[in-house]
Order: sequence, then structure tokens, then C-alpha cells
Amino acid sequence: MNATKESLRARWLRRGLDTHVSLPLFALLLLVAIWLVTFHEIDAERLHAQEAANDSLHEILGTYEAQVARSIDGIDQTLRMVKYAVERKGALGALPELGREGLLPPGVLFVVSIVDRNGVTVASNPRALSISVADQAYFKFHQQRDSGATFVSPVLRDAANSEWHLHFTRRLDDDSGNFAGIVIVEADPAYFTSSYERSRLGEHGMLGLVGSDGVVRALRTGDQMSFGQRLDPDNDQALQQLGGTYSGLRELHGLALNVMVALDENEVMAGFARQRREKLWEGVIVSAALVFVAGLVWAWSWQGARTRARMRRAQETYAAASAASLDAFFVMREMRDAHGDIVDFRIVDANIRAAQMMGCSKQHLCSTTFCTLIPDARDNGMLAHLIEVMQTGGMHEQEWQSTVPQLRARWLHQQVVAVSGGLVASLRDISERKLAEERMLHLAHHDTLTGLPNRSLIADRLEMTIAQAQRNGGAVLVAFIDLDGFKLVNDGLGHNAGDELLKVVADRMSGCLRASDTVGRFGGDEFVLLLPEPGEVVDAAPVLERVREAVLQSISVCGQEVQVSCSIGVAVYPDDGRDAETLLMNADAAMYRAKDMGKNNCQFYTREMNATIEEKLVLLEGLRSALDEGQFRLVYQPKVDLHTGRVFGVEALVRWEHPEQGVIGPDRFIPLAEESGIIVALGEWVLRTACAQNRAWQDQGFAPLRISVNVSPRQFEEQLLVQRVQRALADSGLAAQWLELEVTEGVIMRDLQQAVAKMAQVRAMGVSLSIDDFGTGYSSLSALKSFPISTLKIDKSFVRDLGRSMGDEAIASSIIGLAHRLKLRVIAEGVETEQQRSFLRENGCDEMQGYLFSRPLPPEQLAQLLAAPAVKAA
Ligand SMILES: Nc1nc2c(ncn2[C@@H]2O[C@H](COP(=O)(O)O[C@H]3[C@@H](O)[C@H](n4cnc5c(=O)[nH]c(N)nc54)O[C@@H]3COP(=O)(O)O)[C@@H](O)[C@H]2O)c(=O)[nH]1
Repeated sequence: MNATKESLRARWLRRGLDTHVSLPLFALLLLVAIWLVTFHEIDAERLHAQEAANDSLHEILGTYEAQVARSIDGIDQTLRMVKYAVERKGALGALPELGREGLLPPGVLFVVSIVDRNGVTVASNPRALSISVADQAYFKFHQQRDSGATFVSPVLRDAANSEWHLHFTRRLDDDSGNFAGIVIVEADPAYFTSSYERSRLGEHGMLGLVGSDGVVRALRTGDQMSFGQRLDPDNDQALQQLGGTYSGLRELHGLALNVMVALDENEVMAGFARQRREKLWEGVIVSAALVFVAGLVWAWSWQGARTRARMRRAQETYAAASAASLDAFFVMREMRDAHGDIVDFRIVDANIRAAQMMGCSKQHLCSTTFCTLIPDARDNGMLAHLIEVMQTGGMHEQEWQSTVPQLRARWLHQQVVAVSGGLVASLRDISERKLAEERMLHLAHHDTLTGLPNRSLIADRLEMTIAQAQRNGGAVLVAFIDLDGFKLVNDGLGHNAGDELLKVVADRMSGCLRASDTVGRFGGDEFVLLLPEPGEVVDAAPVLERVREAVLQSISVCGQEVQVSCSIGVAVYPDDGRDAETLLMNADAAMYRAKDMGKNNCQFYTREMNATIEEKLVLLEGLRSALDEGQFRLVYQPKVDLHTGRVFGVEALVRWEHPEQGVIGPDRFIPLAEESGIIVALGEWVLRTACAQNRAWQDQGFAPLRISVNVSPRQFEEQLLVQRVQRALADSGLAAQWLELEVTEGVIMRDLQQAVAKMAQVRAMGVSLSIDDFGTGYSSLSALKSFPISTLKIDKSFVRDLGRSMGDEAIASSIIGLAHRLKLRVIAEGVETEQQRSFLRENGCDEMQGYLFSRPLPPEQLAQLLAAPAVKAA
């Protein structure tokens, strides 16, 4: 806890010492100091100005007091003189005599009057109207007091003198000392303020006389004169109201009068105010300059502090990260020999991960050199690489597969950066990622089922092999292999069985190849072989034969023995194509030729093969319009009862009368029609024509026959099949019992449930169903039980070798036995020989169809056959 506090305190102390923290504080202190000094100086100036103002006030006051005292003293002398003259010469003679002697004051300024005891002016200078002043205060003052003092009246005016003026009066006594009247000297109040000097009193200073009674006798402010107002001279505040802060009052000795001077504070302090303003501006400017400079320094120092903090953080992060990093870090110093060449690197720092990767301690790592650590470094190019990095500078990175025994990683990502006098290297173990990449690469280039190279890798390898052959002048055989009968296994026994078969076939093919050969799965049941031939092409032929034979061996899948063969098409570089695409295309064409040639064989590409493809395209083009143009016709092959020899039915077989090529057999165009979808319309035409023909024969009086119509896979899966059959029967007027549909095992096994449901619908109409080509597919026997069929047709491939092949005989007789156990009839097709017929009859086969009895015939010929007197098999 204490340690935390200590460290906190230390942190705050450090922060406080940071320029960006201390500088604002210092600047603030400086600002305070500047303003303290400024205000102090202003205060001093103010005191000085105030003192000067007071001094000036007292000086003016003194001067003014002396002036007023002198003036009043003059007036008082005049009063005394007139009083003396009146007492000596009488009221009437006094003034003229004084006037003659030039002792009277100038008449423009002063009016001298003599008033008798009744208050009537009896004489005056200058001459003035005689008036009564008996009710004036100054008269009463003297009348009631026996005082020798001069009385100064407030400013007033009367009938004798219409101007405002001051009355200075003295009492006159008669010889007995009784009141005999008064002497008056009237003076203009402005006379007493004429000493107002603007230079000293300003525009708003005050100068004046105030009576002890508080009545202002004369007061001048600037150019303004005033009097008569009341003011308490003992009260400073009142004076200040009049004259401001700077004012003074002095009593005139012996008179109930005061002189008063006041200075206007604004004027007196104007100099100070200017100085104060200057000082304040100085303060502001200095403060602003200080703030600006401090701000600049602060910003610079803040930036620096931030950079330092960032660097510190980065260093801390780097230290933490490198300690905990998954990357190995090495800091190395160059080591040079006497010639200045780099000969090794000393490891000066490394992290724990580096030690782990090198399988030693960190201390050991940091006390060794690069070449000591990896002794092979001089020979395997590692040292040379580091030296090159030092010479070129910058950062170099690469991924490499390690062969260094000291390194505990297979794949590494390396980053080396040249720094002054050395290198910083980081190594990351990327073995796992590389492994995952290798796995991904393998997945991307290999077939997941068989593990063989896939289409894209085959294409790559083929291009490489072609390039090699081009360089070496050799040849390349490209073999395109398609399995015959794979679809039957896949459709009949399910996809698992199909997959199983593909894997076995792939293994067998791989087992037949030479080390230099490649086998890949091109997709589905297609495989491609790449057979490089440095010399003669014929050397590869045995390989192809081995492959063909290996595929032909029976295979046990899902508990059942199956057999497939393969059709192989071969194209050879450079004769059949100079690029991968052409070679594959031509090998594919050759493969189709192998299929056409009865499958299970190998065909080398010839130029005519491409013509076959083109021919197919031409056929397809013609097929589209053939139906509309009525180019199809049906032939009918009789079906014969093997025991009675009676013709009980016919199979409708389609022929295409091509306008240019003549009659084309269904083997050539039915697959094209199936592929293109034309089969649906063509199939419906066959169905309707066959029904109509059968009905026509019946109408012609022939014994009713059951007519069989082949239904292709696409036709059977089509949704409207049942409706189409219904319509064909309804439109032809043929009874349903005289129609039979022939479907192959493969068609049913594609989607067993749906097929059985559809067959049930057909059967419900009264139409018969038979399984065509039985034995070539892989119908499950349990499923066979649920088929609503009436007949099994043994495929002609099993009939062909009857009497010659024990295997085919066994198959044929087991099909017959099976059909009978399921209470089905059996028909054998392709019966051409007596031997075949005998075998079938002896083995209980019910019906037959074949050239032995009749080839497929046009309807009119069939009618002739039926009309013959003894239509019976021999
Ligand atoms: N979907 C449809 N398929 C049809 C239609 N018409 C015919 N086909 C199918 O085309 C295949 C070839 O038929 P085709 O060339 O007509 O050959 C048939 C017979 O001529 C031939 N056959 C009959 N007897 C013999 C014989 O003794 N030897 C011999 N080598 N060939 C003989 O067999 C074909 C009949 O086969 P199948 O249908 O299996 O009974 C063929 O698969 C036809 O099914 C059609 O309208 N629609």
C-alpha cells in the first residue's frame, strides 16, 4: 500500500518536473508578479498624484486666502475711512472730501454709501438712488449691536443697485456712541473670484467665499459664477459635494468669512490616469508576450513529452511483446576483420522465444555469435544473406524451409532489418500454417474421394509434361477413360456403391502405371492418364492395356459383385495436339469412338473423330425439326410365344428417315434426343403412333396383339407420362390391355419409390409393364418384388453367346428362374440362332424376339406377316 503511494507520489513529482507541467505554473507565477508590480506602481503613482494635488490645493488656498484678505482689508479700510470722515464731516460732506482726496475706491468696482440711523441712504459714490435699507439684515445687525466689526452680507440687490452685490458694512456712532447709521461698500462677488487661474484650477476647479452662516458669497467653477447657495463650511462632505475630493476651506481672520478652493479630481488625477493606463497596457502587453512565449514553449515541450511518452510506451510494449511474443527476436552486432569485412555477427540481445527456438538458454544466446550458433551458416548462405542485408540496408523478409538442425521449426518467416552497426532479425515458426496450406493445396488439387489429382491439377501437370516433352523432343500420351456401366451401379446400388467402385478402380489404375505416369479423376466416372514418352509412342500401349484389364476385373461393392469395363480414348502430343486443351478434347473424342465401338476397348485419336462430333451436332440440329417435318417412322418387331410359336405382340422401334443421310437407327439419335429433351415430344409421337397402328390392325381384323413401346429415362420421369398414355389410348381407341411399356432397370432404380408409384398408376390403367435389358443393371431383388410388372426381358448381350458361354447361360437361366419365382413372364431378345432358341426353350423361357423370327418390319409388311397362313416359329 505504502509502496503504491510512494510510486504515485514519485509519478506526480516526475510529472510536476516535466516542463509541460511546470512551465504553465511558472508562467502563472510570473503573470501574478507582473500584475502585482503593475498595481503596486499604479498605487504609488496614485499616492504621488494625490499628494501633488493636495500640495497644489494648499498652495492655491494659501494664495487665494492672501488675495481675498488683502481685498477685504482694502474694503475694510475704505469703511473705516468713510466712518471716520462721516464722524468728522457729517454724512453729507464725507464722501465728497474723500473723493477729492482720491481716497475712495474706483466706482466701477465699489459703491460706497452712507445710511443714516433710520436706514435711509444719505450719500453714495457713485451717486445712487436714496433708498431705505432699514429692513436689511446688515442694517439691523449694526443697529442692534454695538460692534466695531465689519459685517459681510449675503449677495443681494436693491432698488439702488440692480446688480447682485456683496455689502460690506460698518456701524456709525454719534458722539455719544449711539447708533448713527452705517457705511456700506458694495462689491461685485466676481471681484473675489477673479484670481481663478485655469492653469492651476482647471476647467472644473472651485474658488469662492463662504460666510460663517453657510451662505456662499461668491463661487466660481470654471467660467460659471454662483452665490447664495447654502453650505455648511464645517461639514467636509458638503464641500466635497461642491468641489470633489480635493477641497480646502480657511477662515478669514476677524470676518465671518471663509475662503474655499476645490480641485476637480478627474482633472487633478488626469496625469495619473494616463500613467495608469500606460502601466496597464504595459502589463497587458508583457502578459500577452509571456503567455505567447510560454504557450509556444509549452506546446513544444508538450509535443516532446508526448513523443517521449509514446516512445516510452512503445519501448515498454515492445519489451512486453518481445518477451511474450511468439516470434523469436535477435539483435546482432556486426563483427569485422582487419580488412573491414564482415565476418560474423555477435548476438547482443534475444527474447525467450529465440532461446526456445534455438534450444539453448537466453544467456548462452546473448554471449555467442551467429556462426557459432549455426556452424553451417558460412556454407549454407545464411551468413552471406545477412551480410547482403547489411550492405543493401532496409528490411528483408522471406519464408524458408529450414534445414538447420539447431532450429526447432520446419518452416520459418524471417524478417531482417539493417540498423546502425548491426541487424535485428525476427523469426516466426510458420510450420503449422504451411502444413495447413499444403493440406489446402492438396484439397484444391486432388479429388477427395479417390485422392487422385483433380481436373485442375491434371491440366497443370499436362501443361508441364507438354513443356518437358517440347524441351526434350519426346511425346505425351493423354488417355481419357470413361467407365462403361458405372451409371448402372450408381443408379442401381446407390451412390455409396458407386463411390466404392470409383475408389477401387482408381487404385487399380494407379497400380498399373509407371513412376513417370499420372492418373487423375476428371469428374464423375471419367479418368485421365498422362503418359510421358521420351521415345517411341508404342511403349505406353501396354500400360493402357493393363489399365483396361484391371478395370474389367469384377469388384465387390456393398456385398455385391459388379463388373464394369472402360472405354479409353488416346491423343498423343505432338501429333494430335500441341496444347493441353486440344489433347484432352481429342482424347475425349477418341473415347467416344471407343464407346461407339462397343465399349471396353481403346481407341487412338484420328482426325475423322472430330468429324463425328461435328456430325453429332449436325444430327442434333436436324433432330429439332425432324418431328415437325414427319421424318420419323415406326417399325415393328414381332414377339413370339416360344412354346406355341404364335406372334402375340410387337415392339415398336423408331427410325429416322433423314432427308440427306437416309435411314438413321435409334442408337445414333435417341441419346441425342434424350440429352436435348426432344425425347419427350418424340416419345409421345411414338406412343400415339404405336397405339393408333395397333388399333388399325385390330380394325383390319387381325387378332389383337400387345404392342410394346420403349420409354426412355427422361420420358419416364416426366410428370405428364400417365396423362400422355391415357390420351394416346383414348385418342386411338386402343384398349389398355394391348399396350405395354418397356422401361430399363436403371430408370426404375434412380428413384425407386417414385418409379414404383408411377408404374402402379400405369398398371392401374390396365397397361402392362416390362423391364427391358434385364441383367445389365443392378435391381435389388427385394425391390423387384414390389414392381407392378408382368415381364422381364433378358438383354441380348446375354443371349448372344448362349451355347458358347457358360456364364451367359448361367445368367440367362437364373433370370428365367428368378422371373418365374416372381410369377413373371420372361422374354429373350436378340435371338438369332436356333441354338439360342433351343437353349431358351429348354430352360423355360416364355417368349422370344429376334432376327431368327423376324427383323423389325414396317406396318404393312408386318400385316402381311400376320396374314400369312401359318405364322409360327419353327
Ligand atoms: N426410347 C426409345 N428407344 C427406342 C425407340 N426405338 C428404339 N429404341 C431403342 O434404341 C435402341 C436400338 O434400337 P434398334 O436399333 O431399333 O434395335 C432394336 C432391334 O432392332 C434390335 N434387335 C432385335 N432383334 C435383334 C437381333 O436378333 N439381333 C440384333 N443384333 N439386334 C436385334 O434390338 C433393339 C431392340 O432392343 P430393345 O428395345 O432393348 O428390345 C434399343 O435400345 C431400343 O430400345 C423408341 O421409340 N423409343
